[in-house]
Amino acid sequence: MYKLDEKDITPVQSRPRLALTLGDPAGIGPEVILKALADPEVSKSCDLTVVGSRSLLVEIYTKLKLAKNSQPLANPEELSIFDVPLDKHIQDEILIGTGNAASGAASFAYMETAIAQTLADQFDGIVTGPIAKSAWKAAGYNYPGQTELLAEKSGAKRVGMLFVARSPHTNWTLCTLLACTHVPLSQVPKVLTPQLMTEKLDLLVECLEKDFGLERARIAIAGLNPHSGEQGQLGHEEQDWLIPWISQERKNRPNFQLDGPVPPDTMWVKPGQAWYGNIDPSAPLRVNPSQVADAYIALYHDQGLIPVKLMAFDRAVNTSIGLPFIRTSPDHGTAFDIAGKGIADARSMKAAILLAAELVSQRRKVKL
Ligand SMILES: NC(=O)C1=CN([C@@H]2O[C@H](COP(=O)(O)OP(=O)(O)OC[C@H]3O[C@@H](n4cnc5c(N)ncnc54)[C@H](O)[C@@H]3O)[C@@H](O)[C@H]2O)C=CC1
Ligand SMILES: NCC(=O)COP(=O)(O)O
Repeated sequence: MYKLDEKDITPVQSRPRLALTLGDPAGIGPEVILKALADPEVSKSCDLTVVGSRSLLVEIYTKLKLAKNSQPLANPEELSIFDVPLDKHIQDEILIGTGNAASGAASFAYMETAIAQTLADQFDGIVTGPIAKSAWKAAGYNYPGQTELLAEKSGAKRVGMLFVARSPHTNWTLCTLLACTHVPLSQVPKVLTPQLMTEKLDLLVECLEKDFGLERARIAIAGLNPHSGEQGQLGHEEQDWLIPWISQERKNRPNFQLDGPVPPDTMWVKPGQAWYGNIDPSAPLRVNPSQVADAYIALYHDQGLIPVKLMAFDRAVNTSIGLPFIRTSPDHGTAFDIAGKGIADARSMKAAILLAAELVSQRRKVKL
């Protein structure tokens, strides 16, 4: 059994207080939570309260314990749980592996409870288990994602989706902001405007300063079209507004080096090298820190998340910026295809909890 050294334990009064929502109970959220909470590194970093239905969590725990090659799981009896009981007819309709109106109603109730408790200062931040947007819709809640619900309930006018991942190979941190998020591809060129970009850049700059202590930073901004439009031959958005917008922002923000529009197909080559470190043992490549940016802005969901998930699916953290409190989430979804099998990887959930605890501590320092 792992024994904590006294010096490892953060003094109780200064520990970040985090709410941890179960997510969709039909997905892998409860499993990755039970696995992450079995890790002493997690339990010593913060005070965690699971927000969800106790009886469901106990039921899932009991099933997972019986799974072949079961990994260590936290015992719900030993966890702090803010119980959100469900009506019997809803609980009876929850089927592991199938998102539906009942599982959507449950995950929505967990989020509403965690947000209300956080706004009432019971928690410093929320780590959310994955939900299925389609299950929320089936339950009658038409939100593109949890981010929008968090923004609405907390009164945040602006919100951004930032993915943060620390390389296990080099310790380099990849920060990727999505300029637009759950937007159908055909709508992306219409949604992207200089106003939206300025809003997202403002959020990113505030976050780099406040949460990452970077008063000067280098930010790379992707183009939209192949080769960033090839001077208008392969698309016009860069010439029409993106290049003029970047030039103006360079003048507005002298402390920030803004690169771009970077052709999207090569934007992720240097970050990939910085992530993996020496990729060619015969000619050891050291990525010069001056060649990588502190943050990358992808113009739309998959432009940013394909490279992030290729490099860091097991550890990237979805971080909402612009809220009055910290919110993180693993980068993956509900994974209904593997729910209940005991094989879900909990590392992204663990990273989400550790990052939330780190960001709460960082914000406390900034406030002093
Ligand atoms: N933060 C959130 O709440 C997120 C929610 N979603 C939602 O999740 C649902 C399913 O989305 P998909 O696109 O299928 O993405 P997904 O991330 O749930 O699954 C994609 C693939 O990765 C695997 N996978 C995912 N997480 C894993 C883990 N921890 N360990 C091992 N394998 C894992 C799955 O088995 C599947 O093969 C959708 O309804 C979507 O809206 C998706 C991403 C984030
Ligand atoms: N692809 C990211 C994602 O779906 C997360 O959305 P949200 O629920 O955090 O808004």
